[in-house]
Amino acid sequence: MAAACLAAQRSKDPSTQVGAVIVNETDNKIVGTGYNGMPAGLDDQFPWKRDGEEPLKKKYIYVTHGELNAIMNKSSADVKGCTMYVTLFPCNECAKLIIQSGIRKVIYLSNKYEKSNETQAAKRMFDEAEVKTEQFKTTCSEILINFHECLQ
Ligand SMILES: Nc1ccn([C@H]2C[C@H](O)[C@@H](COP(=O)(O)O)O2)c(=O)n1
Ligand SMILES: [Zn+2]
Repeated sequence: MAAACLAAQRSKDPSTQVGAVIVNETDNKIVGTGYNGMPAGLDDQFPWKRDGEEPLKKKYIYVTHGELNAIMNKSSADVKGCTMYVTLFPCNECAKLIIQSGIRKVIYLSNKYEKSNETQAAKRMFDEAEVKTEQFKTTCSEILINFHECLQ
């Protein structure tokens, strides 16, 4: 989950940064990472605004979700049987992708949009497809990365 949080920090979304990391079934090796961003090469042309009347002037229609990017960036042939660590509970569209890609477990950090239709639909699809969902629990509240200690 720390790696998912680190990936999230690369997002340019000013309000919600979502990071996702996929690990394989056999040895928990990372086989994909992603974060929410505009489609490749379109970074500067599209709005990050979340509010307003006009959908075309808001981010939602354009942004690529962290989960989709993690699946698209996979380094293995497929992600069947894998687990996804993600900083926010997936939406309905990502749930479909997760199910279709064969990921079997989703470990999430936040579920701040729990009441939304998108999250409820996602949960329903995961349950029906027997994709396990579990909130990440830890007693460790932070991981400090000290670049100086890494310098050898
Ligand atoms: N499972 C999710 C849910 C949302 N996102 C992205 C889409 C937006 O960039 C952002 C949500 O923005 P907000 O409505 O909180 O301002 O998070 C995602 O990548 N994965
Ligand atoms: Zn999504």
